[in-house]
Amino acid sequence: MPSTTPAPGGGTLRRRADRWLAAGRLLGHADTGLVALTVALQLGIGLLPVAFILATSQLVSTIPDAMSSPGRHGMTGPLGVALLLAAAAFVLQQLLAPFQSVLGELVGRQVDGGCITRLMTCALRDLPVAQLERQELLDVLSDARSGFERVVPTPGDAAAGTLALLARYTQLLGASLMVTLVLGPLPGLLVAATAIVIRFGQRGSLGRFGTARAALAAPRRRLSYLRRTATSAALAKEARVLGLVPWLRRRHGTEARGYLEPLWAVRRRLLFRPFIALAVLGLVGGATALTALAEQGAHGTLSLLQLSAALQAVLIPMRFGVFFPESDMQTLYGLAGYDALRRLELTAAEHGSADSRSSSGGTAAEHGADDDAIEPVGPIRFEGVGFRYHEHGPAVLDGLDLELAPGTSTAIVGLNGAGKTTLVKLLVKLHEPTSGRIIAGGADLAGIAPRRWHRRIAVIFQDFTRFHLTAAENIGLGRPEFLGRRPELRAAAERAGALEVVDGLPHGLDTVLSAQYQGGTDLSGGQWQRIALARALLALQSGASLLVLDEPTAQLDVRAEAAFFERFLEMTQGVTSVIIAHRFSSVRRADRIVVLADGRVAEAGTHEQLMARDGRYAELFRIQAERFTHDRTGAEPSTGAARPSVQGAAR
Ligand SMILES: Nc1ncnc2c1ncn2[C@@H]1O[C@H](COP(=O)(O)OP(=O)(O)OP(=O)(O)O)[C@@H](O)[C@H]1O
Repeated sequence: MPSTTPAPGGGTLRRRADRWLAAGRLLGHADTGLVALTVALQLGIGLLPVAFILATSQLVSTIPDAMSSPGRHGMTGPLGVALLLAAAAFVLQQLLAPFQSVLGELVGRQVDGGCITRLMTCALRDLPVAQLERQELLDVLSDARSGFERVVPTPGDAAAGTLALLARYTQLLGASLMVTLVLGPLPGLLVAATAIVIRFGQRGSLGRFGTARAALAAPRRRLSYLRRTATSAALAKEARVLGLVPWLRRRHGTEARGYLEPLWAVRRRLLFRPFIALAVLGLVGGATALTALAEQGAHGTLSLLQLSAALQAVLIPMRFGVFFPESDMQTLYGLAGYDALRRLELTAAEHGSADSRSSSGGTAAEHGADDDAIEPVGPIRFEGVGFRYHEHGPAVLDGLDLELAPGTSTAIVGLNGAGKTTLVKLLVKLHEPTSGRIIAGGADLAGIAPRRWHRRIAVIFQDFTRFHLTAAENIGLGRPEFLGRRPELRAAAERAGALEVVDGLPHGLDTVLSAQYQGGTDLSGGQWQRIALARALLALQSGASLLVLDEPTAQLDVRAEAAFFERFLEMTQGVTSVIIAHRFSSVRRADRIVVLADGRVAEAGTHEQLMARDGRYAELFRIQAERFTHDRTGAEPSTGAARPSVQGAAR
């Protein structure tokens, strides 16, 4: 995918202009008054060294006069005035310097805040899930995310660093003017050109280095994954038991070499040799200007003031050969995060849903504004639905026909990999069918805006999010509008069988569900599942009418699972529900059981009908039942005990 924002510090004029434009766009996230103040400050900081040179040169030029007639030149004379001006310029520079970094930081934080909001909106709303499953885009997302972690410079730092360049260029302009006034336009032009060529050359190399670094996103992501995993508490248990440390150390070495060796090679090629050439160029330009100065000085055509001013002024452009600490790293690496953000936003705009386009147009009614009444889902029909994750990948669903009648419960069963979760992803509109269509309430689901559809659904995914937030928030996020309504939260917890869990927590609903925080506590897998169920039930309480549960009981023990389904069927009366389950016995009371195989519905009916049919369902059901009986007599029944036997039997 082509990069939208140029790699930071690109070598050509266009790329350079684009970089300034990108910084300008970023500054749109900061307060206008603050940006104006920062610009004024940078201009001031740029002009003060020039004023200092002029004042010190004036000072130097009055010295011979003062020495020839001592006593005549008090502090009120030209010497005193020059000294005062030089001191004022110097002190002002010192006073303003801290404000440069403070204002820069403020601008940077505001810019980053705006960009992070954009990144969240893009990643969590606008980008289709299918795009987020592409390796290339995951790299970009990882770059965008780490671009804001403030470990490396952020886009905000890049914007502030660009403003800081104003001070440098103001200085250069002042110095070149001074050389022009003293030595003439040619030397003035020469020092300005030398400074700009050195600067462009150096930034060009840095920019190409930035591009080369960006191209190493995949090995960088592997390395940072390994570092994160190898230092995370989550791995601590398994790493000890399995003795993983030596392997991790070797693997880390391999991954680090895979990333760093090409990076170092690029660094040597792009940074070392060009820097030597540019340093020589700077030396030649400076030496030429100094020679012109010496010649004119020798001919006696320059006053002491001119000589002093020009001498100091020549040195300023020569400093353009050094790294600018206040802007170079910031603009080099900071814009990489912005580049990644722009790529994500463009992908979202290209492949995105009506929701993402709603940010640029469309009415609230079209997109289902959050305060609209939530419509019932109505009957849902899968008509010849086919789906592939990748264009040339296998068909996971292939001509699937299925009807979900309003107010009924449907259990989806099938072997691992049969496509149950995929069916759910299509139903909740995280993916679009590759062929066929899904009709909901008489309308094609493809034409319904995702946000409008999602508000009608309560869902628990297999890998639901365990937020490191309070129990109240973990439940309340099922419907963010209900976050503060504790009676509703408790009611949802009660219906999900999670009230006991909540009341057993040290601070009840206010306990953070993570031991990584003070006063926080971890929950077991089964307890987490109840909290997630409460989250889904809260959505039901507030108007959703389709409940989708992907393996809601995988981590509950057999007794808890049986109790869960008893309660579940009672509380979801009148609700259209879809449950994926591995233990067949637990869903036998569902209104309809659907067996998925070979990408389509192999059998469907009530438990009794399917048993009477004596087909695949009956076979798998009996195997599980036998295994369960065996477990009960031979040992304690274990969670998911039935699953391996089903797979074993079927393969
Ligand atoms: N994001 C993805 N990209 C590519 N293939 C995928 C993706 N997700 C699932 N698949 C493939 O699609 C097939 C169906 O997967 P799915 O998760 O829908 O099955 P399932 O019936 O829910 O399985 P399980 O019982 O193990 O949860 C599998 O072959 C799986 O490898």
